[in-house]
Amino acid sequence: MVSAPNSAQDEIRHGNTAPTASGAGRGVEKRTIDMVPDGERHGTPKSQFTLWFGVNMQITAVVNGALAIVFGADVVWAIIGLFIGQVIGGAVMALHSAQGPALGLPQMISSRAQFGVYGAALPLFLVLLLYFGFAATGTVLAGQAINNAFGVQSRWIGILVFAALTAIIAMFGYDLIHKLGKVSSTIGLLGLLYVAVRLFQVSSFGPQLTDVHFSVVPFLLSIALAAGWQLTYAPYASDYSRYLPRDTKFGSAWFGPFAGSVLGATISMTLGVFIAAAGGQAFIGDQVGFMGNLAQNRVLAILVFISIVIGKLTINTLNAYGGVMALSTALSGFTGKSSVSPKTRFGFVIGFNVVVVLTALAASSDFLQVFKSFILTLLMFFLPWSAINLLNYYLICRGCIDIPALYTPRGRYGKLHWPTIVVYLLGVVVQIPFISQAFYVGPVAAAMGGADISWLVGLVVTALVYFPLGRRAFDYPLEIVYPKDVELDPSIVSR
Ligand SMILES: Nc1ccnc(=O)[nH]1
Repeated sequence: MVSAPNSAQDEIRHGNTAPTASGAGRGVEKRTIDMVPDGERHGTPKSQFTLWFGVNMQITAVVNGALAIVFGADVVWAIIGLFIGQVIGGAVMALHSAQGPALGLPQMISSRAQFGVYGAALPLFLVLLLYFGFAATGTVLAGQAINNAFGVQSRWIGILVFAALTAIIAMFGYDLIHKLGKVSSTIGLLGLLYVAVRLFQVSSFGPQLTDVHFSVVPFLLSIALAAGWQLTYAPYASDYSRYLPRDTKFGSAWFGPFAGSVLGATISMTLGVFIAAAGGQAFIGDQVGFMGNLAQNRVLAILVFISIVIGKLTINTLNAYGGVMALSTALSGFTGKSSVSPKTRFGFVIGFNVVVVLTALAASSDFLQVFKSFILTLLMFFLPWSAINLLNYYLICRGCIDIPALYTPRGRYGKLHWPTIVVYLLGVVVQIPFISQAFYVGPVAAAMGGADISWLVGLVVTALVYFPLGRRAFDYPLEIVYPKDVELDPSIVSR
C-alpha cells in the first residue's frame, strides 16, 4: 500500500473498488483469524447498520417481545421496558463492534489480551456452545417455514435446505454476509410490516391495550429480555466490522451497529408485544404457523414464510461463521497457527452444520424449550466476558493491543492469565442469587418478588473487581503493535 497514489488508496479504503484478491474480495473470503491489512479494508458504517438491522428482522425477536406480555407486563410498559433494554444492551454490543476497524481482528481472539492465549479457550468454548445452540433452534424454526412455504411434509427437508443455504453463505463469508444483511433488512421489514397490518385488521385487542398498569417485576423483566437479547450479540460483533477502514471514526463505528440493532429489535419486539396482547398464546405454541395464518391468502402466506426464512438466514449465517471463527481461534491457540486456510474453514463450516442438522432433527419441541433456557443460561457466561473485554480495551490498555502477542503463548499475554479467569468465574457465580428463570429462582430474586437483574449484576460486579486487577495484569504497550508481515498504509493514523 505504500506506493499507491492517494486517490486509489481512498477508493480501496472506502469501498469503491474491489479489494485485492487476497481479502474479502467479491468472492470467497480468504481470511479468518488473522489481521486484515489496509489494502483489503472496505465498506462503511452504514453496512453495519443494515447488517444489524437485518439480523433483528427475525421471528425469534418477535417471540422475545411477546414474552414480556406473557410474563405479565402491559403493552405500554412492555414497549418502554424493552426499548430501555435494547439501548443498554445495544450500547455494550456496539462497543465490541467498534473494536473491529481499529484492530482488524475477529471478536473473540481479542479475549487473549485478557485471558492469555490458552486461557481464551474458556470463553471460546462457551461461545461455540452459544452459536451452536442458537443455530440448532433457529434451524428448526426456519426449516418449518421452508416446509410451510412449499407445502412439504417431511420435517428433515426444510432443516436440510436451510442448513445448506447457511453453509454456502458462511463459506463465501464477510462480503456476502453483508449483502444478505441488506436483503434481509428490506425483506424482513416488509414481512413484519405486513404481519403487523394484518394483525391490526383481524384482531380485537383485549383489555391489555387499554389497561396501563405499572408493575416493577414485569417491567424489569422486559428490560432484561431486550438487554439480554442485545448482549448475546456481543461475541459476534467485530467479526463483521473488521474490514472497515482502520481510520473509521469511533463514533460511526459504534453508532452503525447500535442504531441498526436497537431499531431492528425494537420493531420486531414491539410487533411481538402486540401479537401477544391480541391473545397470542397460540403464537408462542406455533410461531411460524401463526404468522402464516395471518396472511390473506396462500401466496401472501408463502411470502411471509419466505421473509421468515431470510430473516433467520442472516443470523444463522452469523452463527455458523462465528462458530467456525471461534473453533479456529480456539484450535489455533494450541497449534500456534495465526491463520486458517479457506479449505479448513469450509470443512469447519460443513462440520458445524452437520452437527446442527443432526441436533435439529433429533429435537422434539420439548427439547427446544429446554434448550432455550440453556442458551439463556449461557448469557450468564458472556456478561462477565463482555465487561472484562471492554474494560480492558477501552479503559485499561486504551486500544493499544499487541497484536502479534495474541498469536503466541510466549508473548506479552502469556498462556493463561489466572486472575482474569478467577474474576470471570466470580462474575458468573455472582449472578446466581439474582437469577429468576423458569428453572431456578435465586434467593435475592425471590426477595425482590421475582425481578431479574442478574445481567446488570454480572456486568457491574465483574467490571468493579476486574478494573484494579486488569490495570496491573500486563505490561501494556503505549500504542498498537502490528504484525510485521501485515501491510499497512503509513498515511493512516489509527484512531
Ligand atoms: N444472538 C442470537 C439471538 C437470536 N438468535 C440467534 O441466532 N442469535
